[in-house]
Amino acid sequence: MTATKGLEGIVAAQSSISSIIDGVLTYRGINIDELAEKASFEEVAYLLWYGKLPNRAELADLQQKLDEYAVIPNEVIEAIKLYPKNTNSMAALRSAVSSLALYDPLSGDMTTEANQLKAIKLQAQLPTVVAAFARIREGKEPISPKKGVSIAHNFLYMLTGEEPASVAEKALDQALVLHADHELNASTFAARVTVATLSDIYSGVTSAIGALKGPLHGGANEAVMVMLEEIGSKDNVTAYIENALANKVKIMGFGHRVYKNGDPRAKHLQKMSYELGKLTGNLELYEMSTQIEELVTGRKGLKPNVDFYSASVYTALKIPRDLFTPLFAISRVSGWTSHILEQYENNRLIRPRAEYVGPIQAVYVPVDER
Ligand SMILES: CC(=O)SCCNC(=O)CCNC(=O)[C@H](O)C(C)(C)COP(=O)(O)OP(=O)(O)OC[C@H]1O[C@@H](n2cnc3c(N)ncnc32)[C@H](O)[C@@H]1OP(=O)(O)O
Ligand SMILES: O=C([O-])CC(=O)C(=O)O
Repeated sequence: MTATKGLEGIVAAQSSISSIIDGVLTYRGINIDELAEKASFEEVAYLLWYGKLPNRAELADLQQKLDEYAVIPNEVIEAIKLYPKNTNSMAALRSAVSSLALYDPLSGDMTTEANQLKAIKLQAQLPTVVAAFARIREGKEPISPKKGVSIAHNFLYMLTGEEPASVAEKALDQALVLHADHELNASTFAARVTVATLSDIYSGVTSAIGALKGPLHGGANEAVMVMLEEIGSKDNVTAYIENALANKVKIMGFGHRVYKNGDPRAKHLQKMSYELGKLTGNLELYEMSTQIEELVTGRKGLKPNVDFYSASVYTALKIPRDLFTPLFAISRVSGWTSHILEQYENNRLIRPRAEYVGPIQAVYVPVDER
């Protein structure tokens, strides 16, 4: 038995949710480029869960459920108030999502109907949790979700207490569409491994949040912003990047396990970054980003991934840096829950083998003789 480090190239599941074929990403067979331009995030979530685009009545029904479920239990709000004020935002999200299960009477119900409802519930509740956490740590009261508005609108509203400009809502909605699913990425795999033991959907999503948190995965969007802040201005880009490359420091937001010729989502985020920069009259971050791209691609042949331009997009939307990865989770929970439902439908325990490279025939030495 020989291990493949990082399971590169190993096909570990069959799935009909999203595909990456010859560098083209689809959700349920529909090209991401088309969805990014035309679909709302709610339509995309429906598409991922049910395998088809919703008609008007189905979309209205989903909206009604999202409205109903977006309110989180008061006990969870009170628990968030007890978190240390400087808690890592993804650690807070992981804990809060885990605790949502405690107050869901359906949490242990493993019927398909209950799991489908819990998927919608988690989708509805994550934005409320993230916005509540962000306000509570600033000593503010959380804002209750609105009814009849998009998830993008609701999140920005619950975060700031103000109605978002339609351009901000639209940009965030598109970013949510672009982050919704991505085949067997690390967090989705973690979710599938967890529920393949027939554990519950909350456990699967909690595992996924833990996996997304890391800077090699979802945590890279925040790390990109840290880098942009460290660089500070366009004048410093070349020296910073050349120094990082010379010292074999990874440039966050570049490279990908699957895409070697570029991530198809990055161009949409780049365009958004430019448009928002122009609108706000501040193109500095966008221009720094394109300069970094030119250098990293030129020197290393590495292309930006989904996390690279999302950093300048979210900053233009005035979202605090440490909410970038929770925002990724707000979108990706649609994909995680779709994969969890798919795993339950045709389950088998996921249990690979390890290539043993430790000592052989070692002997036990009693404690006093060591
Ligand atoms: C939503 C997402 O999860 S998208 C990914 C987000 N993560 C990041 O942006 C973090 C930065 N990128 C990386 O760390 C990697 O490219 C990953 C984790 C995304 C993919 O990792 P892997 O497929 O294991 O690629 P691996 O790390 O082996 O890289 C291959 C080579 O390219 C180099 N490389 C890969 N990414 C980068 C990078 N961002 N900066 C500099 N060099 C890089 C590696 O050092 C390695 O070089 P070597 O062969 O000389 O040792
Ligand atoms: O697929 C991956 O490995 C990471 C990624 O781009 C994502 O999860 O969106």
